[in-house]
Amino acid sequence: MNKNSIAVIGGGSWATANIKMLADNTSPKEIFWWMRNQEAVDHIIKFKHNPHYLSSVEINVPPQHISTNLKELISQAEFILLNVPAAFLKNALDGITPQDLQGKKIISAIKGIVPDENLIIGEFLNQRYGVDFNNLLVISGPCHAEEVALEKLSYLTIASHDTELAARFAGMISTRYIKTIVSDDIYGTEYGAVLKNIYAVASGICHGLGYGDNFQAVLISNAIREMERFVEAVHPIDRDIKESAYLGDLMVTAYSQFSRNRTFGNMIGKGYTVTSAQLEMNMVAEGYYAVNCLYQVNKQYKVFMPICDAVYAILYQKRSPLFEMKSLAEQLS
Ligand SMILES: NC(=O)C1=CN([C@@H]2O[C@H](COP(=O)(O)OP(=O)(O)OC[C@H]3O[C@@H](n4cnc5c(N)ncnc54)[C@H](O)[C@@H]3O)[C@@H](O)[C@H]2O)C=CC1
Ligand SMILES: O=C(CO)COP(=O)(O)O
Repeated sequence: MNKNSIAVIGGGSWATANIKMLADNTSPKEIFWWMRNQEAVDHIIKFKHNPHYLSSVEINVPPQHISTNLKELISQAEFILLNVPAAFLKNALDGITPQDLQGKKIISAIKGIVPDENLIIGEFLNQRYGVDFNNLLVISGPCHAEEVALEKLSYLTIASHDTELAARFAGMISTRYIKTIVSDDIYGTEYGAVLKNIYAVASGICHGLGYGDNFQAVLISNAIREMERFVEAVHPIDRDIKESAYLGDLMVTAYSQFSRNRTFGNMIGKGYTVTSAQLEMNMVAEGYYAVNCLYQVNKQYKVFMPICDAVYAILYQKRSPLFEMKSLAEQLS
């Protein structure tokens, strides 16, 4: 295993964007890429483009480093960058043992909660695989994969209890178009990313129902306060919720045309069922799974979360979006 070797796990838009950043960054490193689909692997090796996601991006990874054999790739890398949607993480790691991950530095680029376990990724890796928190990193911040493909200036936050390690990884991924910020707030960064997806679903639902920009601004202003109440209850440390990993990511996801969560919510607001909205997208809206987990987690903390409650009622209790958003609007300030 070489120092500065990294295996990216996942074949979607964000994994493809992360591969691009790592390859465009000029520090010496070895990049490996795992995805589950052999046809996609063959296509990338032959044509240097992902056939399904961000297909304009040129892939500069040696062909022998791209594979569907997860165990083997993991054994060759110092850093493991997890990048599959949270709902598929357990499945993707099937067959991987705590020993396979021992001593590895694991970065989560996932903005979701593991269903059934109701754990953020760091907690899941710690409890299931015994990964030490000092070997865990989180990569987050307002950054759509589609804009990385276009090399639009973006800022990423790298969080770890070991901030020197976070700075080292930041040095492996920063480029002309990617600036990095180091943080020690794993819990706040992870939960903030989970929550902003739920709020972007809410934003989409309201847009689909015909609410305008004036209302959206009030919704997002309430959402950031709701986020702050929750992360304070779960992990009370000194943090500024206006930083880009929290407020910035909430804003880009709630307003951007590229957001999967907003797009999904918009369809729900327009009257699609959950299944038809999911079928319409080739991509995953994490907020759908997250709101169910968050609802369960919040039974313990009992934080006042009217926006999450409204999204939960619409998606999981089949309540009318029109009625729920009207009733939510009465509670906003
Ligand atoms: N797309 C973006 O701009 C960003 C995404 N993220 C996060 O990255 C993570 C990955 O999301 P994206 O790359 O956006 O995914 P995506 O929506 O682009 O692609 C879906 C991914 O899910 C996989 N998948 C679909 N069905 C599956 C199944 N049954 N079993 C296993 N895998 C399956 C696909 O192979 C593909 O890799 C998510 O947690 C997301 O929140 C974070 C920052 C930006
Ligand atoms: O996290 C993201 C941008 O920072 C991506 O959000 P979506 O999954 O809603 O597209």
